[in-house]
Amino acid sequence: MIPSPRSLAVDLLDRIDRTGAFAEPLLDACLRRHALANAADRHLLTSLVYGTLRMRGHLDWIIERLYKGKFASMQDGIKNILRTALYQFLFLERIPDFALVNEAVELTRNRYPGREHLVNALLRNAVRRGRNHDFPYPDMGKNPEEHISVVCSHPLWLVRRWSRMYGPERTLSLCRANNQVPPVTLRVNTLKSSRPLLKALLEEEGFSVTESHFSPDGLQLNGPSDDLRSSSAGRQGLFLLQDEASQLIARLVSPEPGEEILDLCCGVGVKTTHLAALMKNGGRVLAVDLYPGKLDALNRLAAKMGITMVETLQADASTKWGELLQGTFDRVLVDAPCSGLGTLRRNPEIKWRLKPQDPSSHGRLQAGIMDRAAALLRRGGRLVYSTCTILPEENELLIGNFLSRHGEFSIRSSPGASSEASTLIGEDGFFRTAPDTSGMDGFFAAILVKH
Ligand SMILES: C[S@@+](CC[C@H](N)C(=O)[O-])C[C@H]1O[C@@H](n2cnc3c(N)ncnc32)[C@H](O)[C@@H]1O
Repeated sequence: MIPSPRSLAVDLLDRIDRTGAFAEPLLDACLRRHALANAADRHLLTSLVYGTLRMRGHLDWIIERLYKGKFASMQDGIKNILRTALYQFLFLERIPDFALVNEAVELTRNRYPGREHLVNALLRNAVRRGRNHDFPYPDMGKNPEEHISVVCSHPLWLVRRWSRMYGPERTLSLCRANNQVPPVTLRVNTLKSSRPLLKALLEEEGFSVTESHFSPDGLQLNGPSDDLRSSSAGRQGLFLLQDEASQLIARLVSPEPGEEILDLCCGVGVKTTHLAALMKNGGRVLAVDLYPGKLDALNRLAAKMGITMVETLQADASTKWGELLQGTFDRVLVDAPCSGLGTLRRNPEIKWRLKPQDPSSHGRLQAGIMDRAAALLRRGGRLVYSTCTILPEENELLIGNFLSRHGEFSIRSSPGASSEASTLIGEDGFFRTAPDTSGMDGFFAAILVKH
């Protein structure tokens, strides 16, 4: 028997909590493994998993008020049953109240026999109070940070940090935007197709797409993304799914065909393959990452996209590797490991995992990688540092400290003639995007030149 979307959602949320895995690959694998009856069930599963993760802090705040015991000591699996049921009740239209209570009670009876009475009583109490329950939220005027944390479901420490940087109004709009479903954006593989050609091909296959505003390589999907990857264009490697802000980073590097490029922290090669396409597959990109499994995935992706000029190397980029390569690269991209706070729309689990001290510990690793990048770049070459996070210790402060260690570098504020991203570069010379200001993931980049 095929499990229901609700029980699959609880299984996935339990695994995400237990293993620290990301929701996206687990959900993808689950959708492939279980032939859910119809598209509506697949969408329900997706919105239950992401919606519950996004609104988890808000849901827990309500459950704590409905529960007489100590919520922190409740079994994690029961918490996830309650969270998904309450999420459906508060935010989804389609499921009748009695059905969601009954299914949560049945799930609990099977998994935690004896605890079903608690789940039944708590959810019935929630339904009785209605969607506009009478629990008073912290007041936005008197306690703006607590208000934003509860209503917009973000950890209080993070709201406090953003509020110190941006003030409460901007923090509210950023946290609201983080809870939106992000657009599905793809980057055309210009080695095999072009934006107009791919657009026409996808439309022939029944997809509706529009050209993205900032990225000249991007198309945004209007409507569901089911079957996009298995479409004929997807199978032929004519595109890659990539947020629009992420598509702008390789353009900031602005590589020329024939150059020697170093892609430090290449991961599975989302930006490496873009660099290669911008270079028309001519020259060399050396792609470095700590994890061999990611390099294997990169090699598979490059082959699918028709790229032959990428070499991969496994190394810890923060150590003194590559002595013979010092001063040789024309351009270096450091797409640094970071806290990922700019991607909360796509990875809402991050906000519940991250600890207040984590961003500074990333900062130490990022600084080590930048020092190595500085040594490997040739004089006159360009170093681009990028992250997908929105905290100064991983961004502006990190670059400030780098510049005070490396007097041979300066900030280049204009991205170069080929880039469409100039409107996103501030007076301080830094590139920034955010979900609330530009509708894209939150990225930061600094373009530096070595004298
Ligand atoms: C933001 S991700 C890069 C994403 C990638 N550039 C892309 O566009 O697909 C950061 C990468 O840094 C890698 N990494 C973390 N620590 C590293 C280290 N010490 N040396 C090299 N790579 C490292 C991680 O494995 C991860 O793939």
